[in-house]
Amino acid sequence: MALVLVVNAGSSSIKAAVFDGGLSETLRIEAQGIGQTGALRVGKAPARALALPDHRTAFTAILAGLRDTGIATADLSAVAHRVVHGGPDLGETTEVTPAVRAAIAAAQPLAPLHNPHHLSAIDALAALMPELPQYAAFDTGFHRTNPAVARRYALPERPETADLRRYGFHGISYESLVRNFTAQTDADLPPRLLALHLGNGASLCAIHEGQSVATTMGFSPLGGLTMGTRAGEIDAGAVLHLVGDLGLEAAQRLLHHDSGLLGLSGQTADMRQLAESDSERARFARDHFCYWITRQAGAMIAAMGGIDGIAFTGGIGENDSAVREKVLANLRWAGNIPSWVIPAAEEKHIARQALALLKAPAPS
Ligand SMILES: Nc1ncnc2c1ncn2[C@@H]1O[C@H](COP(=O)(O)OP(=O)(O)O)[C@@H](O)[C@H]1O
Ligand SMILES: CC(=O)OP(=O)(O)O
Ligand SMILES: [Mg+2]
Repeated sequence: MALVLVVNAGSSSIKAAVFDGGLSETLRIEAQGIGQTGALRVGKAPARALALPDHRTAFTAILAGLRDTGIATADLSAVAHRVVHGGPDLGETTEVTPAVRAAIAAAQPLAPLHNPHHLSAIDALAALMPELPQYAAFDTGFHRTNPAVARRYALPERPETADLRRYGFHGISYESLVRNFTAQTDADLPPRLLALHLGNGASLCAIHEGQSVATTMGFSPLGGLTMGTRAGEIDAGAVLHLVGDLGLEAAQRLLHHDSGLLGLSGQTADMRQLAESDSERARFARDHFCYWITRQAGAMIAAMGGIDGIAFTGGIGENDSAVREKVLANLRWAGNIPSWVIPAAEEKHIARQALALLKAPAPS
């Protein structure tokens, strides 16, 4: 029986899951709170605290977990990775060839919290199992249906601006949410659905008749909402000012690693800890998060010409009822809108696509 290992490296987590050829999940190992309060969950056992200072340590722990649970690498037929940024040319799930690997590497500066970790997982597994096919599914693919006015920045047409466009991210999460909506909720997919993926990275997506028509992230996963450590929406003038003042590398560090909930609270990027804290700055960070969701939701609703439903997903969207209630209360002006919590199922979606490619006849 074909077994596919899926690796989903997020900015604060690595989720690994094994699926059989019928898409049943046979094992799940999750490393959470990387760089924060680390924890590892193997199978159905409760998560146990484990120091996870970086993604490398987390991935080593996951490989050890796979070995301990008796999944032999020889049992696997393929590995499939979530890849956040594939650059301008990659959107469709594809086999990781040297050219695909090079494109993921070239996009590293655009997604410094993700692409380096995808590449280290790809390289580590290639070294362990050189014969095993590896596939990449991209977070950008779902947003290719956005209209040109949404995708294009108001920049002149020049070679240096050709790839500067709004790609949008979390697409695997949104696409699987659309696909599983009725099975999970027992309701028909609302024609105009506002989807909120709220995790360590966070974005909104306007989904019209099942297709993405607008999303809050743009050229890189830095844009849009306030996030764990990312600034979200910020005037390009402020970015230029920071680069002029600090230099490119320090400015990049500040915007990707030191901002967002962490920068506002001065305490942590971890929303659960912020919810438990009684510090004024922690409260302000949560208010900022909810306020910007609300403001950007207004734009998403306008892009769809109204709203018929709201779906929450991601670590915060699924677990933080106070954030959900605040956002729903803030959007009450839009009417009495039905809302759902839908657990993110990115791994199964990636496995489905990898299995389809694995079974497809090789191009002649
Ligand atoms: N019970 C909870 N209450 C509030 N926040 C939570 C809860 N569980 C998880 N979170 C938050 O979810 C975020 C991580 O989301 P997740 O989607 O797992 O991350 P990633 O984007 O790295 O995949 C963290 O801010 C974490 O604190
Ligand atoms: C695209 C992105 O921000 O992903 P994550 O939420 O996993 O950090
Ligand atoms: Mg995530």
